[in-house]
Order: sequence, then C-alpha cells, then structure tokens
Amino acid sequence: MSIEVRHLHKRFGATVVCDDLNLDIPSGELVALLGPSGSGKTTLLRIIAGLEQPDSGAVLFHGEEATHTSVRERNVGFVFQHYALFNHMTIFENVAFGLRVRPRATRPSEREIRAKVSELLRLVQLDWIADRYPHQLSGGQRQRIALARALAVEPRVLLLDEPFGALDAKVRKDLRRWLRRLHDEMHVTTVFVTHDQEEAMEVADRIVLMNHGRIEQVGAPDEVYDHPATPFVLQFLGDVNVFHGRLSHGPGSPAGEEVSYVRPHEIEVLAQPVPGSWAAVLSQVLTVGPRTRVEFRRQDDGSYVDVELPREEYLRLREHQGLRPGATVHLRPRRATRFAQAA
Ligand SMILES: Nc1ncnc2c1ncn2[C@@H]1O[C@H](COP(=O)(O)OP(=O)(O)OP(=O)(O)O)[C@@H](O)[C@H]1O
Repeated sequence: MSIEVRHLHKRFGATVVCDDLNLDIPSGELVALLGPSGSGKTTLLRIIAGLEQPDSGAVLFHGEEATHTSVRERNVGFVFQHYALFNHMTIFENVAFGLRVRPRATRPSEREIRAKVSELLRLVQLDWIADRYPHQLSGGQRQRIALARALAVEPRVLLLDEPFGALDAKVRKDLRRWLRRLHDEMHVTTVFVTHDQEEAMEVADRIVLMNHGRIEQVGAPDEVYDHPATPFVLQFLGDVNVFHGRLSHGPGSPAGEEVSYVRPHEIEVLAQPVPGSWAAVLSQVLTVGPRTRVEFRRQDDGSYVDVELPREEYLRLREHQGLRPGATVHLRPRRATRFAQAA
C-alpha cells in the first residue's frame, strides 16, 4: 500500500506544525520520520493514521483519497512508545484481540485465530511465552508483542511512534535489527518516528528529515549522510566542526563569509605543516570503545576542533609522534561540505 501526502498544512494555535508537506512512500517501504523534538513527526504520523485532521491538503492510500476516512477504514496498525497491552489477558489473547472483536461476518473461526496468533508469535520469536501475562515480560518483549498484535489484523500500513524509545540502549539495538528483518519478511509499508539518527540510519530504506514542520530532505541513509541538502541535515546526522571563513581549497571560491562543515573523522593529524593545514594544540583525549575523540585548539584563532580516530591510530600517533595533551600538530580537513549562502 503506497502513501502520498499532498500539500499538508496543520497548525495548533499559532504554531505551524505541518508546513506544506509533500511525501511519497512506495508500497512495502520502511520509512523513518527523523527530526528534533517538536519538528512535527508525530503530527504527520497521526494525520496519516487518521487520528488527526489536517487544516488542508490530502493523504492518499494507494492513489485513493483517504484524508477524511476513519481510522478503522484506513486499516492501519499502530505501535507507540508505551503500548498498553491488556494486563488481564495472556500474551496469546492480547495478540488475538483485534481478530476477536471483528464483526461476526468477518471474524475468523477459532481455529483460524489460533493458527494466525501462533504464526505471529513465532514471527516475533515469542511463541514460548504465549501463556504468560504482560507483567511477566521484559520491555523489549512487550514491544515485540505490541507489534505482533498490530500485525494480527493484517494492516495495510504499519505506523510506529518511537516504538523502542522507552527501552535501554542494548535492547533498542537488538530490536532495530529485529524490526528490519521482520519488515523484510512481511513487506508491510511502515512509517516510524524517531529522533535517533542512528536508529533511522540503521533501520530505514529512506529517511525523511523534518525540521520546524518542514521536510528538509528525503533520501536513502547513505544519500542523506553523504549528500546532505541543508546545514540542518548535515548537523543533525552526526557531529561536525563548523568553520567560519575560508578553508584552503581551489581557486574560484566566492568571496565573503563562507561556512564549511567537516566531520571529526574527516580530519588528518600531521606532524609537519602542509598547504592548508592549521597548527593546533591537543587539549583533551576521550576514548570510548574503539574510537578516540581528540580535541584540539587552533593556534591562529583559538577555536576548538574535534577529531575522531580509530583507537589504534591514536595509540600509534601517541607512540610515534608524542600525541598527548599540550603537543602541537597540524590538522588538515580531508573533505569539507559547503552550502551556497543565501544572498
Ligand atoms: N494536540 C496539540 N495541541 C497543541 N499543540 C500540539 C498538539 N500536538 C502537538 N502540538 C505541538 O506541535 C508541535 C509538533 O509536535 P509533534 O508531536 O508533532 O512533534 P515531534 O516532532 O513528534 O516531537 P517529539 O519528538 O517531541 O514527539 C509541538 O510544538 C507540539 O507542542
């Protein structure tokens, strides 16, 4: 089921939350809505679901106008950050619920319900806890059951709002991979909201970057990371050093103020100066796992520069070049991104 969003506008009082949003989601795709808090991700998701009405604009499901159809007619499955399972029902009954409440005419038989629920519990790898109650499950297990429950009614679209937001980092990581595999098996068109760029990059086919109610860029994870359309996208997708003034680069660059962005892993640390390098003094070293983050202070203007190196590389530089706090080195950006300045 494809989803199209056309010229969507929504405001709450004076706050513009959707500012002329346009988006095409092909059938079977897994799309992440990524952006900072308040950028309008949840509102867009709720408008797609039918839980919220836009002020103007349209939502189309499979080419058909769905803007004013009810949630039920849209046949969407939801999972929220804190998905309330029914505590007095077993896991099996929780997953079966959506099928049991169907009108008699479309309700599957008891045998079909049993087969369907067992299949879904196997799919989320929790068939062995069918007889337990929600309070006997971990947070991660509960979210997997929430997904199984959403999938039971065979939704045309799956909408997930920060589904792993309340879980700890390790469980989140496991569930991301699991969601990706599940999606590859099911191919249900899925839209999921996150403010975590790593989660979006790891899970999604395409990322929709939102900022202040607008879409800044839509693209595959590599595409948005390697070719960010705006400074916002570049800064949101990872740490970056911002340099004002000219960096050394070929002739023909425009005169006047220029802003360049260089990611910490795109800076070389050299013992000797080369054209375009800056002398800098090492001020701090921080190692987290396999990566070492080194903070330098430029000698020319006193600004700070973050450099990230593989830990082994840092240890080698420390051993052979005396790279430790107080040492002077030369830094050269390997790659810089610049944006055309608004006139
Ligand atoms: N029902 C509402 N009434 C009034 N303002 C609202 C309502 N829902 C959302 N807003 C406002 O709209 C803006 C966008 O909210 P939304 O929840 O869509 O953003 P978000 O990107 O999902 O943020 P978060 O990641 O914090 O959930 C916010 O400023 C929010 O306060």
